[in-house]
Amino acid sequence: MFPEAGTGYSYEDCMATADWLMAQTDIRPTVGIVCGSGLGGLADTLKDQVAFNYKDIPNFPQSTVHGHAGRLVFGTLKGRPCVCMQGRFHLYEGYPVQKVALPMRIFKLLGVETVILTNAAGALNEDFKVGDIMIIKDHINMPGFAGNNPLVGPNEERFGVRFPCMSDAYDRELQQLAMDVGQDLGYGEFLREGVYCVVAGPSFETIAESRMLHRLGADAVGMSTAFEVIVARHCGMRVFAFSLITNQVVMDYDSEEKANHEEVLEAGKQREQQVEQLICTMVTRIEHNNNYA
Ligand SMILES: O=P(O)(O)O[C@H]1O[C@H](CO)[C@@H](O)[C@H]1O
Ligand SMILES: Nc1nc2[nH]cnc2c(=O)[nH]1
Repeated sequence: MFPEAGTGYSYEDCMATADWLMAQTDIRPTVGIVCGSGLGGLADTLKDQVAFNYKDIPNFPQSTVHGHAGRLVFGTLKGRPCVCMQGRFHLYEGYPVQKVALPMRIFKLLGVETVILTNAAGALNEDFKVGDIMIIKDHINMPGFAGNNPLVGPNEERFGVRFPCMSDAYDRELQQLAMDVGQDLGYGEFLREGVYCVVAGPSFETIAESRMLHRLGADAVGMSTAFEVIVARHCGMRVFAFSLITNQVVMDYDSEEKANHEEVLEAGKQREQQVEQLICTMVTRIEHNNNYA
């Protein structure tokens, strides 16, 4: 079998990590949440917390990016057991794409049925504004076209099939639920939907690259999420994801704007409360009748 036990990627390694975590907490999460850049505050709202630093978890990568605390937090949201990644991994940190998405397999082995992923992203769609929340309906995996797909390598059948379908990657019922919850909360004015494009980073896009991505059908661009989604769907979890629009991508040679990580984190802070409320309310309304596995 490949990858072999001891490499940190094998089924046995993932099982060892999940067993280690389950031995330290009685919380058995059915919802797994990934906090994007500047959006880690959500994890702090969990009740009855049991938290682990990534450095203490066997086989877990380490967070190296400002705005990603590097803690795995178990707890409850309105009584629902959840696990929350306060910080995720990115290709540009130097991790192989399999490692970037590895926590999704740990989620699966912990009993997670629904994954909610958040990220910070730049708007390519000119109708979007900073502070908009874009429900992701589909993605374009740019690094995937060059072989950076987290399922590359011999397939581990215990997780899923060799050729998983991705035309239904983003659960449509959960997208509708997010729209309904957003309307109920009075967020209609800044709730959008669109296509997320992942690039490898860490450099932000050139103007020519941004124009190209927009023409290809992307509404927002970032450096994460799609890899996690592919692995989560491969192992049969339902997926919901959204982008917080933290900046307008520069598409005009006359513009003086310059993308930077500080504005990304600041935009996260500005929308923190609404993001938390949206997720918290969704979690209370999610039905766990997962038919995909
Ligand atoms: O996707 P998340 O982790 O939210 O972070 C986004 O923000 C960072 C750039 O400011 C990049 O890591 C990009 O992917
Ligand atoms: N690639 C990319 N990632 C981002 N994350 C937040 N904003 C951006 C952006 O403009 N481009």
